[in-house]
Order: sequence, then structure tokens, then C-alpha cells
Amino acid sequence: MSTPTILEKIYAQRAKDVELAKSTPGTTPADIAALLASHLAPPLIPLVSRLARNPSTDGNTPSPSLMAEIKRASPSKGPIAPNANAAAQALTYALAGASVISVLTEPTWFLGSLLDLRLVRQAIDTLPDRPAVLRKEFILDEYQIAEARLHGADTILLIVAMLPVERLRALYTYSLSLGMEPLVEVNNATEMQTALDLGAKVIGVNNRNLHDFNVDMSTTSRLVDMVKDRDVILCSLSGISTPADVQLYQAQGVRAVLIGEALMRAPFPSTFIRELLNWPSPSSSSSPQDSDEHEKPLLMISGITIIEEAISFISEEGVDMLGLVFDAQNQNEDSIIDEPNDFARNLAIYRRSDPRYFAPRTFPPSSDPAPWFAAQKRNLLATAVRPLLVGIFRNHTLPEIIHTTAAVKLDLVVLDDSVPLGWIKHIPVPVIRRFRAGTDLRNAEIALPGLHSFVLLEQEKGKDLSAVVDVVGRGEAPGWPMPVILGGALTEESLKEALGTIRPWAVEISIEEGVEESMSPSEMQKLIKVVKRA
Ligand SMILES: O=P(O)(O)OC[C@@H](O)[C@@H](O)c1c[nH]c2ccccc12
Repeated sequence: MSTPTILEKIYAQRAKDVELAKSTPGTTPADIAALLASHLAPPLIPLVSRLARNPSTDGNTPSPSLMAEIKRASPSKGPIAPNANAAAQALTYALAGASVISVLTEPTWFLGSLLDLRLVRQAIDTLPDRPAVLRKEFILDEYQIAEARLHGADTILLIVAMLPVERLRALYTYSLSLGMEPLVEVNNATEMQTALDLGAKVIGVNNRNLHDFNVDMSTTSRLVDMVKDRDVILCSLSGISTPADVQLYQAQGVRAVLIGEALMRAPFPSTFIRELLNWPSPSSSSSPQDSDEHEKPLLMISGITIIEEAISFISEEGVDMLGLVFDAQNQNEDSIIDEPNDFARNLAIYRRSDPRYFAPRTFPPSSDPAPWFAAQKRNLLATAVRPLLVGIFRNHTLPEIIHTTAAVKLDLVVLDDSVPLGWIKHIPVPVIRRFRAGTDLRNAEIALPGLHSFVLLEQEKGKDLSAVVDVVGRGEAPGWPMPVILGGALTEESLKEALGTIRPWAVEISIEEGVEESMSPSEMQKLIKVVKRA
């Protein structure tokens, strides 16, 4: 008997691993099926349409899409980046414009795991147009496909060289039954024909022969003619590391490239990706570096409790956000909370008559990749509605908040840090969470994506800005400072300083009387001037 090739060795080990997992209580096939039936698999995105989009597809010269791989080690190269943080690496790939994140989950030779897969999915889950997640694995059993789906994959790899045709067909069909169009990998013309006969929509040509590890970059080029005029997305896999590699494949009609090692070794993966694929720099409306430079912060006037005051402010020029206080324990005759219908009626009349609501947008909302909070801010800034009505709730129950939000037609709701996090998903408008900057903010879930849309940091009297500087500097993702609304006890000096360092996208000035942070009308006017001149 000849010595087994590396592919055969991995196959044998993986077959054992699968048998062990299947016989372990808690992860039996019946367990996985029950978990899927309990809706515990996160929602899928379709591979084919996601592969059709990348940062260059809006322009005239679309380039191939990127399938970016998380690969700590490989049997041919040994350790590549053994200490890589899969989640952070995936987020970097996603923000650089990858259409697919490929996650090696094989533990023995590639140092991957299902935990990596799950963490990658979690790390990119709140992006507006997240990449698809590929379980890169030696799949020989339906069990691994169910597992992939449960742990957040959108697609799986099927290696033609590793499977008898009948097995391949069964696994392909099973994957489709879970909603996942697989990436089918081939290495020569015979395997390509098998993939085409299968009806595969996404076929990857591996330039690396998995039996002997030889990399031949012309493997892809030799097979492109077989998919011409077919409804197939052709991808090239392995050994790709230069713009010339990509350009050659692009000219031959290759629609996606899968890259592992070169990305894992790149000191600056986003720059590397942009150069490799010749993608444009992110447009200025979403780039964290240059966008905020000339952006004036929005002015939020808050602390309004009575109808007349609110209405007079709504028609006043230059107020971008109006904070209406709804206090369940402190009501008076004209309070908005007592007469929400009066207020809503007046508001509707006003909004119908104000041309600002119908003004064309000055810029379309960008679709460049951005993390959660940057995207929320970008989308809000792109709306023409001004002033935005913000409800500040005190001592209310969730149903009361929901009712008032609808009755008054609020655009946003402010919730205190102490309110249960679970409420946020039940409130029908974006939520601003308020944190007091005088307290220890390190453990507060300020930059946790996916729940609240905005963060209001309230400065406390006599404290310096360091707590806020910290939050902004830690950022929401590498290279993306945390966008904040700055409020609370501000002085002319501290506000000027903050506009230069923290660069809040909005400043809240409270006119509420009798609270700790209240200030004189002249102080308030000074602050407003500082914001307007910024
Ligand atoms: O690191 P590279 O040379 O960019 O290659 C990535 C990818 O193609 C490779 O990891 C791969 C292709 N097919 C596979 C099958 C199993 C494991 C790994 C692979």
C-alpha cells in the first residue's frame, strides 16, 4: 500500500473527529437537529448575490470579489499566524470590503475551531452588509454541514478530490436543503466537469494540489474556458499574493479570489487588500479619518417639558435635535406627556409646511463598509428631518415608552444606562443610551454593537474630559473611533477642547431648570455659539 497523501491523512483524522462529536452527549446528530429546529442558527445570507458585490462594483471597472481567509497554520507552511485573533481579523477583512470570510475550522493542521467560526460570525454580525461566512473544512458528513449552519456559517466547502461522486452529490443537496449554496473546489478538468454536472453555482479552482501541495497558478487559467457562458461564479484559490496575480485572473473572467496566507502575514491587511484588488479608498462620507474633519456637530437642545416651548423650538433655525422630557413622576398641565395628541397634531402641521422635510438629500447614504455605530451615525446624518424629536424618558415602563413614541412621533429615544438592555429591541425607533462620564466607564457596555444606536456621554461638573477621551479612543473597531454625543456639564472652555479632541457628532445642551447641570441662559447662548462656529 502506498503512503497516504496529506489529504488522505486529514480525511482519516476528520472521520474520527466526526464520529467522536456525534457520539458525545450534547452534540449528537439529534441534538444538532433539535437546536436547528429551535431557531438557534443565526440567519443566513445568500452566497451568490453577496459574492456579486464588492467595493468596486459600483464603478465602471469592477474587480474580483475577495474571499478572505482566517488561517493560523497549514500542513504545507506550518505556523503562519498562530496567535491570530479570528474575530478581530475577520472584522478587519469585512471593513476592508471582503465579500466572504473563510474560516478554517480544522484543529490539527490548521489550528482552527468551531469557536473561531462562531466568533467570526458574531464579530461581523452587526455590519450593514456583512460578508458571508464560509466554513473551510474537510467535509465528509452531513453532520459537519448541520454544525456549520448552527455555528453561523452561510456556506461550506466541498472538495471534489476528497469525495466519491455519490457522497459529493448527497452533501451538496443537503447543504442546499439548509439554504447554503456550497463552494465546490476543483483542481483539474475532470473535477471541474464533476462540479458542473452537480449544478454548482460557485466553483473554486484550487491552484494547490491537496495531495502533493504543489502550487501552480495556471491551474485556474487552464479551466476558465469550461465555465464560459455558464451561470457559475468562478473563483481562484491559493497562492495569490500580488496585484498582478489578481489582474491576470480578472482578465480571464475570474469573479472572486480566495486568499489566506498573504492576508494573515500582511502588517496592514486593509491597505494590502485595497492595493491587491485595486479598490478605491473609502468615500469621505464614511472614512473615519477624513469625514469628521469638516463635519459640524449637530446641536441638540434638551430639557423641554411643555408643549409651547417645544413648538417654538421646532420652528427655530439651527436646532438639529430637540430633547423632550417625559417624566412619569413630575407632570404639569401643559406637559407633553399629558397632551401627546395636541403636540403630535401641531407637529404634523408643522412638518407638512416645512420645506426642509422635502429637501433632496445632499448626498446619498453611502454603502461603504462601516461598523455599527459609524453606520448608525452616517444614516442619521443622511436624513433631512430636522429637528429630530428625541424623547427622554424618566421612570416609565416599556409599554409607556412605546406608546408615547408612537403618539408623539418621536424620531429617537434616550434611555438611561440603568434601563434593561432587553428593552432596546422593543422600542420602534433608534435608541440613544446615556452614560455618566464621571463614573467608571470601562466596564459599561458603551461600544457593544447591535442594540443602542447612539451613545450620549454626560460630563459631570468639575470632571475633566479624560473618561470621554478614553471611550472615543478605544473606538468601536480598529481604526474607527467611537462616535458620541457629548452632553452634561460643559463650559465654553471644555466644549472647545472637546470639539478638537473628542469630535462629538452632536452636542447636547440642556435648558432644563432645577437639575444639577442647569445653566444660565447667557451661558447656554455661549455654548450654542461654540457649536455653531465649529
Ligand atoms: O493561503 P493561500 O495560499 O492564500 O490559500 C488559501 C486557500 O486557498 C487554502 O487555504 C485552501 C484551499 N482549499 C483548501 C481546502 C482545505 C484547507 C485549505 C484550503
